[in-house]
Amino acid sequence: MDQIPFIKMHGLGNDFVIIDGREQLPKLSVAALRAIADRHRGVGYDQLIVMEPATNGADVFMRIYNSDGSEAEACGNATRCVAHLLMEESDSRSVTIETCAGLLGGTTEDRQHIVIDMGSPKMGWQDIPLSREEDTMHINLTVGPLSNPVGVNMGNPHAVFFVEDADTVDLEKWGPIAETDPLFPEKANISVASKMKNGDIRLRVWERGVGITLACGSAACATMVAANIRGIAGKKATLHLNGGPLDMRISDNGHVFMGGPIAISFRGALDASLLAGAV
Ligand SMILES: N[C@H](CCC[C@H](N)C(=O)O)C(=O)O
Repeated sequence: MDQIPFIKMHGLGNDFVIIDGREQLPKLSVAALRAIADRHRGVGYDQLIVMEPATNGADVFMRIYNSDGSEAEACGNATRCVAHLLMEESDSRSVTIETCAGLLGGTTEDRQHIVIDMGSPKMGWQDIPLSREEDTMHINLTVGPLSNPVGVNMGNPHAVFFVEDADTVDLEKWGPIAETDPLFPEKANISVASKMKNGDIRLRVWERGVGITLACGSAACATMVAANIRGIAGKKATLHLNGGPLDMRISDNGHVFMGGPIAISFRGALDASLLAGAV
């Protein structure tokens, strides 16, 4: 196969190259993943998603790669985009998507605003995971001006730092240092969040394996959980990311729901040179 079709989508600017591998799985080396991710000589993406045949009754298995070529267990915004594609395909308003983190349910009223049940968070120190025992509600970690994060696993690892004003944090500097702190043996997605005057939450994210993104769905879920634990929010809140707002809710059974818009940017095909990792 010398060319592979893809769909370029985004959720609040968190952007994805989505490949339908249900008929034929693409062979993607780390070099190819990085070549495709290159925003000047490739296509450019935060995550590359491969739709694979589901193994346990779900509509699809969703494999997630970060732009550095690492594999991620969860990707909320991409799950909303894949849910949209499946709903369009089957003319339905609900889908089930399997990821390494388990089964996720997607629903919609209009197929443009997609809500995903991201499941329930794991909060044990070994679930995050951390390299030493810690109270994950108040982790003993300081990175520059950031300290005392909440650790949450939404299928993938997150550290949420609450600060006075998230927009004043030098995330380019402190994000990669926190992401790769030895406390996080699988690294971590780093969120800085602050309460807004209207009670909403401002959220900026340094994503594991990517860097600063315009939005991050699983980080929004982790931040919703952390804000509720810290008494900064109730069970519902609007989280304002650089790319726009996500509607968040924690259900009575502890599942985290995330809702927001999706968009198709364009359709294309990956050339053999990119697949060979040539950039
Ligand atoms: N953008 C994604 C998060 C990807 C997480 C990835 N950076 C990881 O390694 O966990 C989201 O919307 O949830």
